[in-house]
Amino acid sequence: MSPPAHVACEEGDLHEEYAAPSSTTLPAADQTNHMRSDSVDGEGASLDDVAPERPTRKRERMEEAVRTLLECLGEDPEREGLRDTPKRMAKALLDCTCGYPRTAAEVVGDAIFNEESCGDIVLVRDIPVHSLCEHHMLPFMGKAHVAYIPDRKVIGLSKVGRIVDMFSRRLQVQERLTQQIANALDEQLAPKGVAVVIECTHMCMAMRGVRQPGALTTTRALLGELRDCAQSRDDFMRLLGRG
Ligand SMILES: Nc1nc2c(ncn2[C@@H]2O[C@H](COP(=O)(O)OP(=O)(O)OP(=O)(O)O)[C@@H](O)[C@H]2O)c(=O)[nH]1
Repeated sequence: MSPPAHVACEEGDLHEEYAAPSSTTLPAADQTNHMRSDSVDGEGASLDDVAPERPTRKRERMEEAVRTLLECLGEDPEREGLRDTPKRMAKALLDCTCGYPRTAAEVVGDAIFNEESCGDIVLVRDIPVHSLCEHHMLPFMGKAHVAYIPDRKVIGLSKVGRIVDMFSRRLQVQERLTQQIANALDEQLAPKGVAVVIECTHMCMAMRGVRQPGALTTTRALLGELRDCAQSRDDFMRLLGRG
């Protein structure tokens, strides 16, 4: 396997381990932030395929931080079961946050299609969501339901799931995640309306703190006709089975 191409980035780049698999150069704004990770493009490449062997300074710092955490927990980071844990955890964290360097435009690509007869509401429901809450860096997970009213253009259905995935793979709060997905769809497609509903359970509420494992949080973001027109909103909620 040939080594992945690296794209110029700042020294402080959290995702420098996971460079683009081709020599594609990111937009300048993205270069200053994070590296592109192939793990979100869903084309079958795993992180093992794209992660270079040579550990970088940033990766070493992450691993050192995990070693410190283990020591503070009273563990021995050198015992057999934990020896590779700092490496695994750094890799897992980078994987779970690999949505930073992508943009919605990049994710959608050319998959916007002119379509005169496209009905009223398009709903992609039960899209899996796995994210990390930015307060505790613990997972929250559940489902996203994304709907829009087309205006002579439709989007490739998988791209809806990819937009959800891209924003989920960042440190998030559920409300912002919901709004970001709605805004991205609105910007990419310019539909008549957008509605996003996300239902998640938060491990920070289930495993620790208040310890209420059954609690489910629902958030909603509405734009355009799906916000302003009661009939469209009711239609959407009925389609979702909540009307
Ligand atoms: N609004 C919102 N809150 C979240 C989300 N994820 C986690 N939180 C909350 O963030 C809050 C952080 O509150 P703090 O009091 O600063 O932290 P804490 O002491 O760990 O709070 P407890 O969880 O109540 O023990 C908690 O109430 C979490 O439930 C989210 O996606 N949206």
